[in-house]
This record gives sequence, C-alpha cells and structure tokens, in this order.
Amino acid sequence: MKKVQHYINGQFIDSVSNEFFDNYNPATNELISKVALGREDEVNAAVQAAKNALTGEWGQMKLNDRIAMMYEIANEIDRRFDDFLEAEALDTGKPYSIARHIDIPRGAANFKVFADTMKAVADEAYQANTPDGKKMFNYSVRKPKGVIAVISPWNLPLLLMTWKVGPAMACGNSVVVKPSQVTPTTTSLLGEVMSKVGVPAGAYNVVQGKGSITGNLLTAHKDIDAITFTGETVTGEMIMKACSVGVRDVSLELGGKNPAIVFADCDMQKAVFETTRSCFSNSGQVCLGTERVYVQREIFDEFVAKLKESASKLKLGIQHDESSDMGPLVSATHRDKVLEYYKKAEAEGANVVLGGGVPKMSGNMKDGYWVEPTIWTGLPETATVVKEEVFGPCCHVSVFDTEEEVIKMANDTKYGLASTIFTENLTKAHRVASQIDSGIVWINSWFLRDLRTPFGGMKGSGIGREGGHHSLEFYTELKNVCIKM
Ligand SMILES: O=C(O)C(=O)/C=C/C=C/O
Repeated sequence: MKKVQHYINGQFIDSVSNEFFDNYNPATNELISKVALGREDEVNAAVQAAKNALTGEWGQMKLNDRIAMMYEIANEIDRRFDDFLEAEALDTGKPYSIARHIDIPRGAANFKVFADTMKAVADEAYQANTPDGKKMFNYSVRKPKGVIAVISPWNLPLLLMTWKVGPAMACGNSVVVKPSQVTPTTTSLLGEVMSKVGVPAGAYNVVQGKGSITGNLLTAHKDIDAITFTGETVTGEMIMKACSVGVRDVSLELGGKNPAIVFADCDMQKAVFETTRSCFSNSGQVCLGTERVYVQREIFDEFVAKLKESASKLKLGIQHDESSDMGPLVSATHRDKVLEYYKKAEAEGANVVLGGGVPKMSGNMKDGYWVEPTIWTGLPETATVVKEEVFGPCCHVSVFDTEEEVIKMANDTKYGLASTIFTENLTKAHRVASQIDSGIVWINSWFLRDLRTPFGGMKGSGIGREGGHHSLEFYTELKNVCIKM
C-alpha cells in the first residue's frame, strides 16, 4: 500500500508514533494510500527545520540564485507533469481534463510569476529637505517574514498550496505546509521536486495530518511568524484567533456565496457557457464559483432553460476518462453535507429544475461520492441555499427587474469574494462592477487569471490580497532606512 509521508528537513519520514490514516479515491471509495499522521514531534521538527534554514544556506542564498531556483522548481514540476496530474486526480476525484488545464499548470506558474515579481519589484525611496536646511534620503528594504505556515485546502490542492509557497519562498521565507488530510499527495511530490532541484533542507517542509490535530499544533506554534490559509470562514476565524497570540500576521482566503448577474442585454450563449463553468466546474468546489444566479425578468425563462440544457449535458465520470466533465465530491463527509443542503432546499420549497440527488453510477464508480448537478428556482432570498455556501455543483436562480434591485440582492451576503456580470453594455458593466462588494469581478467571463492582479476577498471572504507585488505585503517585512545627507 502506498505511503504518503512527511517531508521535513529535506527527508521523507513517517511519524514517530508510526500512526497513519486512510486516503480514498473519491470516484470509487477505494483505499489508495496510508498517510502519516503528524503530531507534536513532527510539527516541532518541521518548524525547527524551517527556522534553521533561515540562518543556513537557504537564508544566505543571494536573491538572483533564489530567483533562478524558483524557475528550476517550476521546470521540474513541468517535467513531472503526469505524476502531479495522476496524484491530484486520484486524491480529489477531479477529471484529468480539469487538472490538466487548471490545477497542474498553475503549480509551475505560481513559482514563475513570483520569480518574475522578485526580479522586477522596485524599492521605494524619497529625498526631502530637513528643518536645518540640509537633506534626508529615505529608502525601504524588504526582508523575509520568517517561518510561514501554509494551511492549504482540498479543492485545488497543488494550485492553492503553490499560490502561497511560491511567493513565500521567492521572498526568502521558509515554509511548513499542512495540506488537507484528503488531498496529501501533491505536497509530497513537491518535496521530491525540492530535493531534485537541490533546494536547501528546511526551506520547504510538509507535515501531513488532520486539521484538528496537526493544523492546530502548527498554528499555535510560537516559532511560526505568519499563517496563510485558504478554506472555510469558520476555520479562518479560529486561525485568526491563534494568530493573535504573539501578534502574528495572517492572510485568509475564505468562503464565498458568489453572485452571477445576467442582464437581458447579455450575450446569452456566453452567459450560459460561463455560468455553467462557474456553477459546476470542479463539482462546484471552487471558492470563486457561482451559487447565486440573478437573471433579468425578460430573459429569465430562456436562461433557466438553457442553463438546464447545458448542465444536463455534463458527463460525470472517472478521472482518466477524457470525456468526463465532472467528478465526485472530495469526500463522503462533504458529499453528505451537500446532500443535506439539497434536502433543505426542497424542504424550503425549491423548484428543482435539474438534479437534486445522487446519480446512478456504474461499475467501480457506484460507491464514489457522487451528487447530481443541481439547479433550483423559486426560493426566497432568505432560503438556506441562497444564504449559505454549499460548495457543491448547484445554484439557485432568482429573477430581478432593475439594476438597483440586483446590486442590493447581490451584496446582501456576509461574503465578498467573487462575482460575474453578463451584459454587452460595457458602461453598465463597469457601473455595476464598481458597486458590487467583492474582491474580484469578472465581466462576461469567469476564472480568467492574470497572476499579477490583486486577488482576495472582502467581508467574510477573507483578509489580504495575493498576486504579483501584492503578495510581498504579506510575505515580507518592510523596513525604512533614513540617512541625513
Ligand atoms: O486562481 C487563484 O489564484 C486562486 O487562488 C483560486 C482560488 C480558488 C479557490 O477555490
């Protein structure tokens, strides 16, 4: 049976306690590996290794050499593309067709973009007169923050882990990664990449385990200088509390209840295509995904019919079947949670336009964690599935009449991560975009990413922006030096 180990101080090791937990293929519920369960010994060893690295070869590495190493890591990820593809698909259940175009390419891209950033970033400097008629010169310098804890989620494991490890290491920090217990493997593969490239031991560490055990130990560890987390808002709040001890910085990309606003003057084909993607890609397990769709009355019936037709064409299938459009949910626990929401929607009076249950899967998929792509209409804005993040392949479609009304409805949420707007009137698009309370707005598109842009949520969707030079705000300490001339 395959083992997924910790990667600490450049070595793959089991837990001192020799404890393992089971990891399953979500598409078939087959046991695929035994994963080391990290406790105090492993967390302490990883943090110590990360701390030592800062004063050793890694911390003393020249910026140009570190930048070159970032590109080498990216190239090695590309060289091992198929290994990452197979591992990620097996852990998450997602089709190769998604992981091949989204998850794995971003593994390399997330190192390259921050190597580019470190090459191009300028330091601030000012000249000014002093009260005694002389001059002063001020300049700022950035230093790594230190040991960064990276707590990464299970929906886009490699993408979201490297979205944090890339900038953290490019800025000279060392990292301790705690991946989700249901998607451990690509963090371990990245350890193989680090060893192959010759990254100094301790710069990149992985402690496998469970959030309630390993994650809590890591976030509470006094030698962690900052924590970056992507995941549910309730966990984000707990991590933020842990960061208050020792006044440590935190970067949070949390949940969302993202609206799509479809005006009557939209390009219908584009609106249906992009909304199908944003609702059902990755089985709806994308924090940027759409779960609330608002359609202007004139085109409501047509849009709902076309969205239903588009979603009903999605093929649910096994990872390596190239014709699969959608996989299962990531775990039996998450599947049960989503099905509870499906039941709740019906109990609250939803009109089930499509899905609402469990699909009949054949062969070895019959025991997988499958749910049907689902579309509801007819619920009030106060309904549970209109208010709470389901994180599954489902959406509720509501009708609206005026621009003012839909902006109010779209903003009536505790979240503020992403939104999409469909209209061919770009004056209107920019006007509405400026009034939507979300960190990211896509117009006539979804999940188009320029990695230099500020990325993150407001309100209950998180704190901070990552992307390009914005990431340096979190991954470095900024120091000002003043000279009297
Ligand atoms: O595209 C990104 O950089 C990113 O962070 C995606 C997040 C998706 C969350 O589910």
